[in-house]
Amino acid sequence: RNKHSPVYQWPFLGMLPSLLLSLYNYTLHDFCTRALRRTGGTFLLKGPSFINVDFMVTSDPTNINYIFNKNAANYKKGRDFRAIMDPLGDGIFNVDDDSWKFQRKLLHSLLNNPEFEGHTMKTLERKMRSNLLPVLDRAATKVGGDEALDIQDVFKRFMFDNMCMLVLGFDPKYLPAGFEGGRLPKSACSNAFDELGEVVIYRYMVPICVWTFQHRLRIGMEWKCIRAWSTVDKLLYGTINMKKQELATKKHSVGNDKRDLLTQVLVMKDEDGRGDEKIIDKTSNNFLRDTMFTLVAVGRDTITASLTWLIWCVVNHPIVEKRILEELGLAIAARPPTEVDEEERGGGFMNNNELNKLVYLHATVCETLRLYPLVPFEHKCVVEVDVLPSGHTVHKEERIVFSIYSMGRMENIWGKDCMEFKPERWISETGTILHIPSYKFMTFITGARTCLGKSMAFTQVKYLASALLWNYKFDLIDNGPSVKPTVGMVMFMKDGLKARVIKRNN
Ligand code: HEM
Repeated sequence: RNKHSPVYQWPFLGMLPSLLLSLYNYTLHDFCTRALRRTGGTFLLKGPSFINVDFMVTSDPTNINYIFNKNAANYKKGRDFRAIMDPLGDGIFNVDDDSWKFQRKLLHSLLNNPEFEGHTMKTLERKMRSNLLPVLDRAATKVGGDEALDIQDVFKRFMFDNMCMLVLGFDPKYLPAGFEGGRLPKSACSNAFDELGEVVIYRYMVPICVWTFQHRLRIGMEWKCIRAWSTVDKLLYGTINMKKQELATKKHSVGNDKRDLLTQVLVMKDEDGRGDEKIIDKTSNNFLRDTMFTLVAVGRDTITASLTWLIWCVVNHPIVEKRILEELGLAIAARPPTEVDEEERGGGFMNNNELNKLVYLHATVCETLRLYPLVPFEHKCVVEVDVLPSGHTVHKEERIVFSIYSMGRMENIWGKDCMEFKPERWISETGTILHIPSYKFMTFITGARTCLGKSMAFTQVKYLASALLWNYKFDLIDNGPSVKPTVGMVMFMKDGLKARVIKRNN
């Protein structure tokens, strides 16, 4: 062991055995956190000496501010990243420069359009009343231990349906409305989204020559990738072609039920005429496939995972749960009786105005995302040799990995109580939400590539959490060390979150 190294280094193999062991045990995030604490926030992870897979790992906010904000032009996603993330095609996550600028502008105008925001909330409410709550109600009527529900799985199904409706304009009904118990139906499509996420992490860990060889031979993880990819393509290209035919044959207008993003993009071409197609043809099947896939996957996974971690954190901190319920109770009591019917009053369904006033719930979402940032790693590739503020030299084409998970557990950022779940740390003395610079609270990234769905995510998570916590109590099962984060693009709970559901009598 090299005494200056944070991790065991083996002859020839470098740190690879420790890395693989932590992957196998689902302890990769804690392994990184320990190593980063030991080294003051930055270290070089050395792979086998015969292949070039070394990368710098950092959680140091001064390095992060420098790389993402001050000298961002020198740090890009890079060629290898594009290859690893191939299933996402040329979607916004995979590209730099002009293509990224074009897509960012387009998605910004789509996602932050007030009409689309209103449509998002209506769709969410409708699906929640018709599908999510009936499934939970049914589980709640079963007394005894047998009817434990994997609520992460239920949320994932719900969000898959919801994102397909918002993005593609149809409901795959993965969470069926009239569910009468037993096993929930399988969905090859939703599973394919999961499998592609696993493939990406596998590719990140093994040398590019190994996985490209496996891909050519169609074996192992790469065979899984090929099958999942083809399932996703069938769904997406099929929907795109159908939508185009529909638009060509009918006189189409963007009415109430046609606010899905796919239709919006197809209709937009005729309206704007700004010649943006010179950079990318917005209506080409490939562009639409890559963009729609990115949005469905991101929306489904991030909202599912935030809601699952939030419920877990809240249920394990009864004082936090009590304060959230008090805040919701006050918001409901403050409604003028004439404005809402009885069902609505008791239902915990908050409107936008009410959601904006739920400071404690907002702080709880922030605190959950600090300790469980759903995108636990971020990546950049160095363009030209540079020296980071921490004094480390980075070389051309070297990879830098940012452990966002570890950042939430650093005393130098959050203080001595960094491991405690304390929503109060987000609230100022005057009762407002404190502003923490994004290069310290990196859950939504900092700089020009900041998440475009941040405001949508906060609204949706607060909306769902308030209705769920107000209406149900979740009695968690196997709530101990078995709760482990997955190692993937998005951090889920490895074995789901099993709970008995109990209806509250508010
Ligand atoms: C709590 C929920 C969410 C979290 C924690 C989150 C986090 C992130 C992160 C870390 C990135 C940077 C990824 C990278 O560059 O590699 C990102 C980018 C992005 N996010 Fe989110 N996200 C969330 C929800 C959403 C939602 C609901 C949408 C929309 C459906 C969305 C749309 C995007 C887009 C389009 C980008 C690309 C921005 C760019 O490259 O310019 N996100 N998000």
